[in-house]
Amino acid sequence: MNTTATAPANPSSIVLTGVTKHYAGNTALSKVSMRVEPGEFVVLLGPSGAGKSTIFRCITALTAPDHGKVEVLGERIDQLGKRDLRIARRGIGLIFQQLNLIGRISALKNVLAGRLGYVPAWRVLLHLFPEQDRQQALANLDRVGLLNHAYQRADSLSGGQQQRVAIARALSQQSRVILADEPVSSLDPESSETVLEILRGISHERGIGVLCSLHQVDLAKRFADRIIGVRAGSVVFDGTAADLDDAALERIYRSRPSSEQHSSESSVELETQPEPA
Ligand SMILES: Nc1ncnc2c1ncn2[C@@H]1O[C@H](COP(=O)(O)OP(=O)(O)OP(=O)(O)O)[C@@H](O)[C@H]1O
Repeated sequence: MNTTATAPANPSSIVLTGVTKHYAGNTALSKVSMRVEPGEFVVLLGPSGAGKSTIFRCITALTAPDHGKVEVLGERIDQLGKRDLRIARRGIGLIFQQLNLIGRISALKNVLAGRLGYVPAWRVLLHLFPEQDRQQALANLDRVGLLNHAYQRADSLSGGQQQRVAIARALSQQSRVILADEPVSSLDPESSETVLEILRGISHERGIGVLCSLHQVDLAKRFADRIIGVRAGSVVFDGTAADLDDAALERIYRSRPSSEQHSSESSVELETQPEPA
């Protein structure tokens, strides 16, 4: 009998099972279970302090859970050694709320930085990337609508354009999973829509599992394939936009023991005005 453990052929992008995390007596996550499948664009909703960033930190193994399992592409990322962790992280593209490009170099070079970890360090230092990587980087900039800006300094691009460069970089990194932590929090409505449209588009086209935290309920409803709502470290909703009714929004943004709730509270207001961050 073959007892060797092999990863499934088409594993889920992300699976958290019973993940609990405490910080000095404060419970950041309590028995969180959730999954993201390849090609699925999942939005994480929740008020400030709900645990969204802690979930991202567990998925990238920057934070170790106290209990539970974290699997990325079928691998227990919470149990990997240093070298295997470095390799696993190559497959995870990160798009953060703080723009995280190198401002003084071009958009193209920022996208090529996605090849770090695939090409030798001396090539990176000398900016000598293989021609194939350059062509791929240009194609990825084209995919996010920025081919005309390839040689422009990153810090001279608009906020929305910079987030699109970060997406192109994740594509050059050959990410099979993308974590986007409030990627549109500093953008105007039009740029926000463009960025989310691109994120959802590449997820569907390339079979990338995307987990994206947002504070805007209306954008979550418009773009997400599925929405996961967290409140005080627990998953309190997991369903489609159609399932995210006033009662679900109440659970995410106004959760309190039922004895404390007042039936007169306006639930319509919740849909457009979630608790401020
Ligand atoms: N390093 C830490 N030390 C102590 N407490 C922490 C730490 N990181 C997070 N927490 C606590 O864990 C809880 C969850 O925080 P987290 O940053 O994950 O929330 P969030 O949903 O991402 O919030 P926001 O939307 O404001 O970014 C909060 O109560 C926070 O104060």
